[in-house]
Amino acid sequence: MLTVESLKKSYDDTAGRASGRRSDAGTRVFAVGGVDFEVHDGELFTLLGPSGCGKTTTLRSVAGLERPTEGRVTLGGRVLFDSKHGVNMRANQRGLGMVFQSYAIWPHMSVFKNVSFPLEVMPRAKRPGRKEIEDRVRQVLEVTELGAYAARAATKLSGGQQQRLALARALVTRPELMLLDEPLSNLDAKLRETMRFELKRLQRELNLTAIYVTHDQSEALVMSNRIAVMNQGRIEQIGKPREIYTKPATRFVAEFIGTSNFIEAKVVSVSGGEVQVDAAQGRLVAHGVEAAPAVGDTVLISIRPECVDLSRERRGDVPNEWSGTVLTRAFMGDVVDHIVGVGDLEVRNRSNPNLSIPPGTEVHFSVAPDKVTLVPVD
Ligand SMILES: Nc1ncnc2c1ncn2[C@@H]1O[C@H](COP(=O)(O)OP(=O)(O)OP(=O)(O)O)[C@@H](O)[C@H]1O
Repeated sequence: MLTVESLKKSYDDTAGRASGRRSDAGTRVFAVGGVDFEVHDGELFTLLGPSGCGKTTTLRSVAGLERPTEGRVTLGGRVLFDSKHGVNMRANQRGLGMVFQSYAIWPHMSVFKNVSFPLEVMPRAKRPGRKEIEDRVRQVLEVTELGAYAARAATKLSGGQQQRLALARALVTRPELMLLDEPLSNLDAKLRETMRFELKRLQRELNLTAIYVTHDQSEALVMSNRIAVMNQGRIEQIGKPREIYTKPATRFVAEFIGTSNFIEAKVVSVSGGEVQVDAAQGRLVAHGVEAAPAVGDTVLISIRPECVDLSRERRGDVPNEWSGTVLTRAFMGDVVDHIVGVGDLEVRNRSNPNLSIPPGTEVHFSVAPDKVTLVPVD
């Protein structure tokens, strides 16, 4: 539905805001260095990455609030921007709904008026009649569960309700695409978690197509149909949350999403999807490897802590079984982490709190071969 091709945005660095990503000219930096992605109908697509990686610039370029240096953006067959042909459609003609970090509801208006206003100020030719405006506002207030507050002053809503109001105001114009830039970041931690599910429910119920920007990996994993992980103005990987988590394509992705154990190793055999590697601490076998390396290659092994199966006894009949000593143990309520020393390597395990092994104990752990991920060395 939305396609973004070779999108680039560079800035003059005279203000000294950006760092590191110099273009050939030397004085300009790329906030976005060439990104490509598609957002499908009814999908919540997330741009995820650390501060300064170019998420907001990408979103603002789609919105028409920023003029990209290069690239092409189309929505449902309409060209919104095309640097080659000099097309740059005005933001208010793109048919988009936007909700930003500071959700800036209009404080001097009632809840109802906040939502009806965008319709009332539409050009006469497009503006719905009074009755239709009323119906549409009521409908959106119902969906966002604000129906009971229609007459209330907008400022007399809680943070979560104000956030829903900002969403209702964007929804009422029935945008083809919603752009959401960290819309939950002003809420406290507990409310943010509740709102994740509410937003997701709304998106699904209304079959909304949305681009969601966040630096919060758990928010992205919970809410998204697909995630694009961005780093330094580029997309490192696009995939479903589970794929991104279980099959990170780069070290950056593996480090940014959750925690991982990284072990450097050399490939000793490759047979179909089965790869055997030797690390300084021992041999590992990986199954289901898609991009098979060559024998002799150096690779980085990534193993998630919850895939490290820790035990006091040596089992002997399981693959990838190593031995070590518990160095530290950290209780976190719902899980316990153990750090196990194997030579000078520290391996993190995450277990059910029923398993709690004191530091100093000799232990054994194994990793199922399909949980051993090969990451190309950067
Ligand atoms: N107007 C500008 N002039 C110069 N540099 C800019 C400008 N706007 C953004 N940048 C730089 O471009 C890079 C990308 O910024 P952007 O706001 O897109 O990042 P972000 O991933 O959304 O970060 P955050 O999560 O902190 O909002 C940053 O290095 C930023 O400093």
